[in-house]
Amino acid sequence: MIAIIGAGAWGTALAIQAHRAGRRVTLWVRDPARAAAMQASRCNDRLPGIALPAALRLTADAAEAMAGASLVVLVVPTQALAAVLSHLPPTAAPFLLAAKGVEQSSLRLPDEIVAALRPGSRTGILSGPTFAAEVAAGLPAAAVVASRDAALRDQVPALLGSANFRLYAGDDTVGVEVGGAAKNVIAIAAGAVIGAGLGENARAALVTRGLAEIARLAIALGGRAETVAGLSGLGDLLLTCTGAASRNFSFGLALGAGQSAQAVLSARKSVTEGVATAPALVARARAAGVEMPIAEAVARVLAGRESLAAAVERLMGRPRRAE
Ligand SMILES: NC(=O)C1=CN([C@@H]2O[C@H](COP(=O)(O)OP(=O)(O)OC[C@H]3O[C@@H](n4cnc5c(N)ncnc54)[C@H](O)[C@@H]3O)[C@@H](O)[C@H]2O)C=CC1
Ligand SMILES: O=C(CO)COP(=O)(O)O
Repeated sequence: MIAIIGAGAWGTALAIQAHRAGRRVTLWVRDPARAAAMQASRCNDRLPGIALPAALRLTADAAEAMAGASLVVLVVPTQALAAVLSHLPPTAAPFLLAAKGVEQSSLRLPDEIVAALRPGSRTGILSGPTFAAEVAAGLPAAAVVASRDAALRDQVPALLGSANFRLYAGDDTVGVEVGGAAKNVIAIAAGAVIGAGLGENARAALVTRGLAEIARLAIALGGRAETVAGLSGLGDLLLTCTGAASRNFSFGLALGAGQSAQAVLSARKSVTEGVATAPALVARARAAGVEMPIAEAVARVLAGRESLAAAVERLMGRPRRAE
């Protein structure tokens, strides 16, 4: 049995995918009223038009969700992960982490949060270019499962993969997590560039230089460049910087078109991870001695310390150097 902790768009899509892969699945819904509404309608309003399989169990009781689980998938936003984890019952099951971000209060990546709160637990990361709605609908997608635990990184693809959902195994957890966290920040910048009418050339340059700064941080933290060139890095960066369904890209698009961050966020129910992650990513990079000019520009603009026009001017005016 697989327990999915977090019934947002991605948690629900992963629950549907795990069911498709032949697993028994229980989905934990934080809010009991929401659990009851989902039970009654057998759908989640974050995945319009997608029916929940009849065999998918829903509960607002985390202990019930995790009883007998052989894998616990954590799919709450990064900023909520520590709080959620601290309320989960003890378990011998491994954790699979699906959040993409950096915790603001501690600058930790999701795997580091779990290591601090549940020392000794077996963990893996699931990441890649995977819009929830497409995975829920059964469209083809590929992602990576990274773990330092060789048995776990072989087991998870067998548990969650199916003909439409191809999972690769990897051991570079740092490279995978840095890619997943940082691509959301770069996607905000890409959206802003398009929203402000700066053109496709500008976006292509930004995505490419964004990839370079992601690689610098991944390597500084012990990850590998080839991981950043893979599904969880370049793959997800491409999707998030070009796909209209991306919340980070569409948030940037609205900023570029002149809306305030506050106005866009307050009209949203679902998480835009890059907003909270941007300053944390920049602080983590600084602590590692790594320059991330695009992420820094996003953090400054979001904090109201720089206009978008000034950020673009600053990026274009940086000292030239070899690519
Ligand atoms: N939606 C997508 O296409 C994908 C999302 N992800 C990642 O998965 C994570 C979750 O994203 P979504 O499910 O799309 O977000 P969402 O906004 O649709 O849902 C978030 C879920 O977390 C719960 N939650 C929110 N704040 C909470 C808190 N303070 N305490 C406890 N629970 C809380 C919500 O009730 C909801 O169930 C994010 O890190 C995201 O980057 C990864 C791959 C694809
Ligand atoms: O991580 C994602 C796709 O891989 C989802 O991106 P957004 O959070 O920007 O919608």
